[in-house]
Amino acid sequence: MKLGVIADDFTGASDIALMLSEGGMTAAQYVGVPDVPALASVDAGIISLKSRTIPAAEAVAQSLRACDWLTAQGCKQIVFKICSTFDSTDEGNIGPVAEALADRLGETCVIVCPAFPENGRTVYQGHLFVADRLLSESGMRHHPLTPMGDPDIRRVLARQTSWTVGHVSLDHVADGPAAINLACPADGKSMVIVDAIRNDDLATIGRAIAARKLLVGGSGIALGLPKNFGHAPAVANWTGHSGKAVVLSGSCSMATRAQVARYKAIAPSRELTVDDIMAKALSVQEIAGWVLRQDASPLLYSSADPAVVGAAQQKHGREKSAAAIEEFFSDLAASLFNAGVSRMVVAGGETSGAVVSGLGANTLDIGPKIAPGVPALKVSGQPLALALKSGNFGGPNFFSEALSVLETSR
Ligand SMILES: Nc1ncnc2c1ncn2[C@@H]1O[C@H](COP(=O)(O)OP(=O)(O)OP(=O)(O)O)[C@@H](O)[C@H]1O
Ligand SMILES: O=C(O)[C@@H](O)C(=O)CO
Repeated sequence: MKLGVIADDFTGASDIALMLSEGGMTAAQYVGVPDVPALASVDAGIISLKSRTIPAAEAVAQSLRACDWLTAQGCKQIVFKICSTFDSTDEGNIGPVAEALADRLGETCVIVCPAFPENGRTVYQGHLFVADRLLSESGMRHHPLTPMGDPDIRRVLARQTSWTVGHVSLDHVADGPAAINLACPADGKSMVIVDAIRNDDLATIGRAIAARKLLVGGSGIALGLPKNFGHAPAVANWTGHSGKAVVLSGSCSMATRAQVARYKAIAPSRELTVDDIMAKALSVQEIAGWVLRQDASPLLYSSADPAVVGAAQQKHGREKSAAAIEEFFSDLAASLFNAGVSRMVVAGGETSGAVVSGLGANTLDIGPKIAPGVPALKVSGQPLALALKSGNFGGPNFFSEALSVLETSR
């Protein structure tokens, strides 16, 4: 294994796995830290954690364990994959995890870049944009777990770390790799936010970071890495699964809510509310039975607008609401898989983590792109194809498109 990735959520892991796989690396996505060595054929190992919103000390401990396993497999470089919208709180977990990984790897300067221009995430003057809006004016300001109210990610990161936070502006990126590395001071410990608005900027950053032991970013930071390791772009082989399928949506992002609205118009659907789950008015057996009786591929969703989410959180608490929904999706996924469902499309990173854990999957093989940042996946050794969609990714018809890619072969 040449390159190791520690992803703080499951959709983020498949996002960067797609980037590396399209760059020609044989990539494997692991569910948690494996307890056996990797196959010799794997060039890039991506460990999916569910560490974005857990207490910082736990996120650090899990990330260090992942780092140790990856370095034991031979990795020369580690990427800490965070969200392209820098999802975090003042307590972490980006700063604390990056510090701990850097100390473990003996790195004193960490390049940080969440940009992913193909999905509209750009960094300019240290500020993060989602399409043409500042981060704080995008749907991310209403995120159920990590509402992002400050678009200046230098400031956001500085609140999470005791290390110096530096910045490389776009004009210095245009000056080339040497100019980027000049931002790393000779003494002390620093994290450096690098601007990027186009894939060309990410390619320049890729050349600049070839010798760095730790990188922090969205999947865009990996754009230039396969080339650094001698790989050339490639297309994955893929044999899909036909048979029963389901869509599970726990993301409350604007993009997902639009996808839910579009898919509800053409397929059977049921809403899972926090109140009903808490009151045990919904049972996994009943919902699973209903899914199996449908001819078309049904949708189960808790996705709701900020007012509904806010009301549930006020009544039951933020963590308890999320945990109740995630546990329900996890048990439901296990029940549906045991009943023979062979394609699942899941929306939301935390939701995907819950589903994949419920399925008891260990390794996911990376297939073709469904949408930017979302590959088709297969659970290794099991008759199950998956799409794990980041909340904000995909066009309005994503659910239908994903079901169709998961079914086809090429
Ligand atoms: N109706 C609801 N009320 C309260 N919380 C909800 C509701 N529906 C979902 N949630 C919780 O909100 C969180 C949504 O996070 P999730 O990571 O799944 O989506 P996302 O943040 O949009 O996706 P990503 O992390 O990929 O960008 C989950 O923890 C989920 O359980
Ligand atoms: O970077 C992104 O936006 C995604 O891969 C993600 O991490 C969403 O959870």
